[in-house]
Amino acid sequence: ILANYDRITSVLSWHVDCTEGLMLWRDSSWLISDDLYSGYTNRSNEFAAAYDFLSSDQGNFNLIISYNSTYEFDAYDGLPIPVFQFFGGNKPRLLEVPRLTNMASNAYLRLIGNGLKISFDFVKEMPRAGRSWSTYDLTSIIGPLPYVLTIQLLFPVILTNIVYEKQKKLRIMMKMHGLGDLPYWTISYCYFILLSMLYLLSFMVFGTVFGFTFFRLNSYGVQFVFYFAYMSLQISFAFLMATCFSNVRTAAVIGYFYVFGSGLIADYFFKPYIEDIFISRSWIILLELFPPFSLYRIVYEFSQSASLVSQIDRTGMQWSDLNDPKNGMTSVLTIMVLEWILFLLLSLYLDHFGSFQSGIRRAVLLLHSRRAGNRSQSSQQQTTQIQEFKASVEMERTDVIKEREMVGQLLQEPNSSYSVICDNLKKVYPGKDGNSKKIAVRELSLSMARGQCFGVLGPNGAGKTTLINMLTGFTKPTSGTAYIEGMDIRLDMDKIYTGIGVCPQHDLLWENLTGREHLMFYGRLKKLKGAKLAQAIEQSLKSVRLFDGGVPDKLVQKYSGGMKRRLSVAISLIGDPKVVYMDEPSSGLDPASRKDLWKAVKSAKQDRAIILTTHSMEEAEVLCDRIGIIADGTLQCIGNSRELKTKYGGSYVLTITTTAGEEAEEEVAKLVQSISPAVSRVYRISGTQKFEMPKQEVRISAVFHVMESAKSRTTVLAWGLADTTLEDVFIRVAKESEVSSVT
Ligand SMILES: Nc1ncnc2c1ncn2[C@@H]1O[C@H](COP(=O)(O)OP(=O)(O)OP(=O)(O)O)[C@@H](O)[C@H]1O
Repeated sequence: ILANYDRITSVLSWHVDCTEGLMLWRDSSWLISDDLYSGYTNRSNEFAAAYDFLSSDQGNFNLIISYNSTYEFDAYDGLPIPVFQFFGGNKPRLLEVPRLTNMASNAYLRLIGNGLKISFDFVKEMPRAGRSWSTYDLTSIIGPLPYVLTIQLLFPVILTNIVYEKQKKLRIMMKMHGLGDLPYWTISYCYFILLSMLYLLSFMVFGTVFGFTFFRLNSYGVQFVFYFAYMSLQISFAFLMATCFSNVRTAAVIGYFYVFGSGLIADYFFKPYIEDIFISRSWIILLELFPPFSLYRIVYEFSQSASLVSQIDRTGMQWSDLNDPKNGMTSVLTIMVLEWILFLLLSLYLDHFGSFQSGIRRAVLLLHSRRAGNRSQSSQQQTTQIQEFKASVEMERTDVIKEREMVGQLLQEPNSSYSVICDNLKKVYPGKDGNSKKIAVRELSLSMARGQCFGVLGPNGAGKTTLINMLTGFTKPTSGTAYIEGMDIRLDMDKIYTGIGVCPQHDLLWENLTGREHLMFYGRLKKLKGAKLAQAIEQSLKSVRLFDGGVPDKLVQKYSGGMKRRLSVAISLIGDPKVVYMDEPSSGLDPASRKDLWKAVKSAKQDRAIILTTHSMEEAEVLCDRIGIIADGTLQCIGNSRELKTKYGGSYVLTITTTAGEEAEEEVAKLVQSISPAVSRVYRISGTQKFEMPKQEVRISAVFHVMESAKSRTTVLAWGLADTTLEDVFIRVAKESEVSSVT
């Protein structure tokens, strides 16, 4: 049996014919007392008697007392508080007497019962005399669990950090500004390993200063290597786990549950396995594949080594001890290193092809080869599709059909002055909670040229944000695709991200960074450095009116909603991106800030394409060179604002105010009908009437002539003639699309 113990080299055997025995190590020699307490039957007394005996003696001594009722093994260091306390393991098979069903589990004590006789086998080397309080081995009293829990506490911190960036879409925001997967994970890894090392060093320094033998007696080099390996494994495991969560709270709960749960399981389940000399080592190695068990094993071995220093004359865990196969340290280290690499690779793989932007790539990788080889065939198919589409949507307006043809032509003969080409983009959201599926964007074909600002208008729920989300990789198209600067959004999103800027509908900012830090971070991602970076930051801050009053250096959590919005716009423009998406950039801005923002956007569009969604017709008129109105996911009309007004606002609006009264109002209505027979009255409210007159029937000069002469004859108090506004066009197009979708 002794041969199976890890650390026993030689033993001193002592046999007593009693139920208790006492053995002292004093003045470099053994003092053995056989049958000292054979007369005792009350077991509480035996402890007191032993202490009385020792107290009456002079000088330093160590006492080992054992008794066969509970098979505890306690070591006292001249004081009434146990320095070590070990409880027997349960190995009935090997015991000769059934009553003695336990055996002391510590390596340097063996108890074998034989009736009332007990055999004690002790190691030759016994505790050194007289140690001070400062070197008390706390680990032997409290066990490895607190250390294991403390080290593991960083796990939920790492996990929630990663999930936070995912949940808040900061990750994709960074990606959109050109931060690739590998640099992202490398930076995150370096940050967390640095954090872990600082944490660990503080832990070790604290333990050393307070005299814990656990830290002091084992080689610092060995401890550092093992902890470093575990911390690395912990980070890669957290990366892997992060791929399963998209909510910080869930991740935090599971993370803490994992730390405490796994620690307790290790203490109650795994520890007996390590201590049981009859369990196959392969089982233990298998269990150590679970990272918390690896950590538990390390801490356990360190604590055992430290305890042995106190008990026998030797050093704690040293480099040379790693060669000893019995302590299992080499196998734990190997497991940790292999798992670290495996988890890192797995998390990179899952992040790339799993939950994040995934589906696009998976589906597309399959399509890629087919598509790449058949580009010309695809163009032919495109032409056929256009024709089929034309036939099926005869109701589609001519400007939209023309745009579709334009897209077909651009796909066949690429033209570098077009930055964005949407080719039959479609998005269907699956039905949830009993709701039917939602077609948010229907086969949209659009082209957007460089140097222009393209406005996407539409009522709420029209599909504008979905369109932008598809173009920026936030969501994958159900079918169709888009080409940004000639690159396919299904295949080359990573490359596309290096040349675009995005101002999302909801601000994606770190609350605990300043505005300047945000711009610095995104500017660096866009490869700006030194003076150029500082200049770009200053310019962007000035352009969105965030430069003065120390605003750039305030934390974003102290910014107002409008300030956050302006910072988002500044971020989207930094680093000279070739395509910029702005989803309702001016929402929540006061008029002065909005004007400044418009100025910034106007000057920014010189050498790039800006795609902007807005609900403000004024903004669209001021900023957009071309406007597309989307309703119910379909492009309803497209052109510049003048073209749209001419085409879709085919009437003048005449407003006339008379004295209130049926007679006067009717007289005026007849007068207007004489100018335009097809006139329609929009409303009549206490003397004020509004009429819409088809443009083709009306000459403006005739209206002036008739109204001025009427003013001198009749009761007309005031009148006004207005051309259609973009808002009128918008309302009309939206209404028509509602009617057609109902019918
Ligand atoms: N994740 C989703 N799951 C299911 N339906 C969605 C989802 N996102 C959007 N939709 C639906 O798709 C349609 C288009 O939504 P989208 O947000 O693109 O409209 P929008 O034009 O940007 O609206 P708004 O002007 O209000 O921002 C809406 O009917 C919306 O309810």
